[in-house]
Amino acid sequence: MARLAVIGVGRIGGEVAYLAASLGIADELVLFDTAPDLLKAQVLDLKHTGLDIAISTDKHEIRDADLCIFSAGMPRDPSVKTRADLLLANLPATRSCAGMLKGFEGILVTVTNPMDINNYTLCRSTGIPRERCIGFGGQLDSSRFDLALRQRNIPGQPSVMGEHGEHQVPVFSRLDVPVETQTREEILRELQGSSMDVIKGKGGTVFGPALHLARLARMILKDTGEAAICSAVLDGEYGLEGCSLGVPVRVCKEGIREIAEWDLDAWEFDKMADAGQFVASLCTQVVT
Ligand SMILES: NC(=O)C1=CN([C@@H]2O[C@H](COP(=O)(O)OP(=O)(O)OC[C@H]3O[C@@H](n4cnc5c(N)ncnc54)[C@H](O)[C@@H]3O)[C@@H](O)[C@H]2O)C=CC1
Ligand SMILES: O=C([O-])CC(=O)C(=O)O
Repeated sequence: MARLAVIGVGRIGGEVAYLAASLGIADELVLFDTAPDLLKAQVLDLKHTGLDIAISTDKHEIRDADLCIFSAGMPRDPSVKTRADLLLANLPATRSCAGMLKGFEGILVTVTNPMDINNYTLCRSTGIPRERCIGFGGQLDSSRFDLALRQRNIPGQPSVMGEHGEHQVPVFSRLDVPVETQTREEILRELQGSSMDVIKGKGGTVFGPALHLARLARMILKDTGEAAICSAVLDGEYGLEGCSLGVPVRVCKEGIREIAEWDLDAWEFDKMADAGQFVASLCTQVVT
């Protein structure tokens, strides 16, 4: 039996609960949201699917979940330039999540932006070991990178490391062909703006994040040991610490099994160092 808890069942949290139930990834759901009418509606809508899934709304049961997805808090609208700008607005939700997870022995997946900083904050403030604190965003960024590469007929395996935000690091050196700096910078700029194009058109990103999150939930709950880019609290990997950043990991039911240290080229290495500095400086502001 796999129990999935979701804190914040709005656009992303609601969709991932639905996908996890409909794709047979979870057998039980524990759903929580501070908006009672929305919570009630999400539960009812899920029940109307006729899927055979137990649903609890008792927040005390979150602690007993195998996997908890934290997707509570404010999303961006077009007036919010970067994900990092959501830090203070989402701090109350992050702190309340930390309170609910005292004694939690499962895997925590953080979605709420700024995701890397929130993942680091939750790891430090709950005492949950870093292997069990996974930040979600790298799979989504890598998929967006894939689209940008395919539009330019550039072959290879797409991976985006670094911050889930402005300081993201598309890894060009592992593609099948060399890519010159000017094209790299052009693609990077495109990636930095890609989610805002969706937000402007339909109010928020849903399909991409929810499906990749469901895949991540499957990796964890089904113990697949698959490789993915996820945000991990770093302890010297890539020469960085005091932050959480997107890095190549293997994911299993114990969380992050290993962090791979890829040989980055100079362009990527510098961008990764900038990402580490940026995220670490915000982490020190919120983790006391
Ligand atoms: N890491 C990633 O790749 C992605 C991250 N996000 C982020 O996920 C977060 C959620 O986005 P959406 O679902 O679109 O927003 P939303 O507004 O649809 O849902 C957020 C939900 O959180 C609830 N909430 C607020 N404070 C809460 C608290 N303290 N405890 C429990 N529930 C609380 C709200 O009532 C609301 O239902 C945002 O921060 C957004 O930026 C969104 C897409 C992708
Ligand atoms: O851009 C945003 O605010 C939402 C998000 O993190 C994404 O879709 O990657």
